[in-house]
Amino acid sequence: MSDICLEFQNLTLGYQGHAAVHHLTGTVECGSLTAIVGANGSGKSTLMKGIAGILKPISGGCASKFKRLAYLPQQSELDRSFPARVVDLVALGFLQDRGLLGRVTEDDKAKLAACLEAVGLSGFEKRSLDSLSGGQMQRALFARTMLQDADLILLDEPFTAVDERTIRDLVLLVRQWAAEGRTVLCVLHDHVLVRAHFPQTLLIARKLVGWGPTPEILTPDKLLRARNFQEAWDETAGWCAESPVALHHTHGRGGGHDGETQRTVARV
Ligand SMILES: Nc1ncnc2c1ncn2[C@@H]1O[C@H](COP(=O)(O)OP(=O)(O)OP(=O)(O)O)[C@@H](O)[C@H]1O
Repeated sequence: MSDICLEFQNLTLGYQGHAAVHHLTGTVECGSLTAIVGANGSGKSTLMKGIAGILKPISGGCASKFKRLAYLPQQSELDRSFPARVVDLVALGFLQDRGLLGRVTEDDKAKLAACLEAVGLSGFEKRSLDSLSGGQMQRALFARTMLQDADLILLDEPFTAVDERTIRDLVLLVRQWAAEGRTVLCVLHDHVLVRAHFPQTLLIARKLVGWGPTPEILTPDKLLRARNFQEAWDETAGWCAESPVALHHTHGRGGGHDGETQRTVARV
């Protein structure tokens, strides 16, 4: 697994015994930039939670090789009524290094200020979270992600309800992260954005429909297959047996991650 950051091994994920992602097998290369695409309810967020270790597999597994993980969930899963300031939210990026009671050093403060500046939020440090617009909140979350200095970054619909200029700024950051050798997986609905900026695409409709270079995946026939599969899906179906045909996919591009230790995502 030299250049492989993530390996799905017949991975099935779900809730209360009902599978939401079925028998996913394949690998993600270190330093690759992958869009996760599919209709509503197709299992994209479930897959992200499985990779992040929030959701344990029903069967199969997800092996991984990374030092630090950053996971940005959907905005709808965040509670903005909590009385916190922008600086408090972004400083959570230090949690992995400092712990809950760790002291923030002068160097940390400079890093935090640099991240806020990079997302265009200098001067917003003391603003309360509930006073931010959707786009400003997303910029603050990107600043936190940047501060985490992760080599595996999971973004779940990061551009929802964000204006075009903010999308442009944040996409540049995402591309910069990949150019730095970080592995990025990003859930997206906007196919134009995917085609323009994401070299790899994983198309899902509860099970894998296609995975590989974006121009080969976002084709009319595959998108139709994804839609048909989704529409035919039985929401109440339980766990299903493994398909007799074993799939294996390898995707992405290599990047330098020498000396990393291998571990399972569930332990992150
Ligand atoms: N906590 C949960 N408990 C039970 N079922 C869930 C839970 N979260 C998601 N599901 C179900 O799992 C399936 C996949 O949901 P998931 O959120 O992964 O889809 P998605 O592709 O991210 O959708 P969207 O594009 O709408 O965000 C859906 O049928 C959903 O209802």
